[in-house]
Amino acid sequence: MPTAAIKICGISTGDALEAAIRARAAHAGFVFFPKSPRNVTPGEAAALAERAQGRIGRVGLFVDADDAAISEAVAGARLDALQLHGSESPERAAQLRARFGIAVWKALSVATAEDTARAASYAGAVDLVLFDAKTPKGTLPGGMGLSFDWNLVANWKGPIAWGLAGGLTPDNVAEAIRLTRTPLVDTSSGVESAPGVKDGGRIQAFAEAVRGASDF
Ligand SMILES: O=C(O)c1ccccc1N[C@@H]1O[C@H](COP(=O)(O)O)[C@@H](O)[C@H]1O
Repeated sequence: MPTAAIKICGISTGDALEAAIRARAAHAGFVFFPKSPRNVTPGEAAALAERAQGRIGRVGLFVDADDAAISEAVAGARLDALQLHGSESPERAAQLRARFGIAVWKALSVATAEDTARAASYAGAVDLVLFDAKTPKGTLPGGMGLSFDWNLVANWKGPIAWGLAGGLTPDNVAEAIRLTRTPLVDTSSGVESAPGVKDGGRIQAFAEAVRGASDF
């Protein structure tokens, strides 16, 4: 089984970025959502992006953001991909992909089989769907350390590339990979010591657990 690609989301410091690179993560996520404890300004993201150049992919996370905010972040942080984590429709996702000419990932919150079935409506509009947990009303739409029933996406064979997010930690990611056979895992709060504070040791442990999950 090929090793799942790793995305470490919510990178807001140089130390966290270096830890993700050392751990051989494929993608670093920058959160552009002011309500998040992981929010970065376009200026902060630009400095991190400069350091990331050629070493790790740069994914910008947005929640129902407007074109102006996305445009500023794409240009400043030279993003390789947009991760849409709000209620963006397939039409909106396709419009952003056409406008910015970079990969678009759509996060879909999952609690039932109907939720995973929604992924098909994004075929042709996005490059990847990211299955994540539903979060309670009035809280952040992600980054809460909540997971969902992984059986709902086990061996998912849809028309789009996919990944798994939601409550993944160094302790449970190997089990998640074995059960679902996901090609990509995304974590944020699971590799933190406090909300918004990335822990280099936990990032390394997460990556080792991901690689270990392929050796069976
Ligand atoms: O990380 C955030 O603060 C965040 C805010 C708003 C939407 C999504 C957010 N994070 C993403 O949520 C999933 C799951 O996170 P966790 O591992 O359960 O903490 C992941 O894709 C994060 O990138």
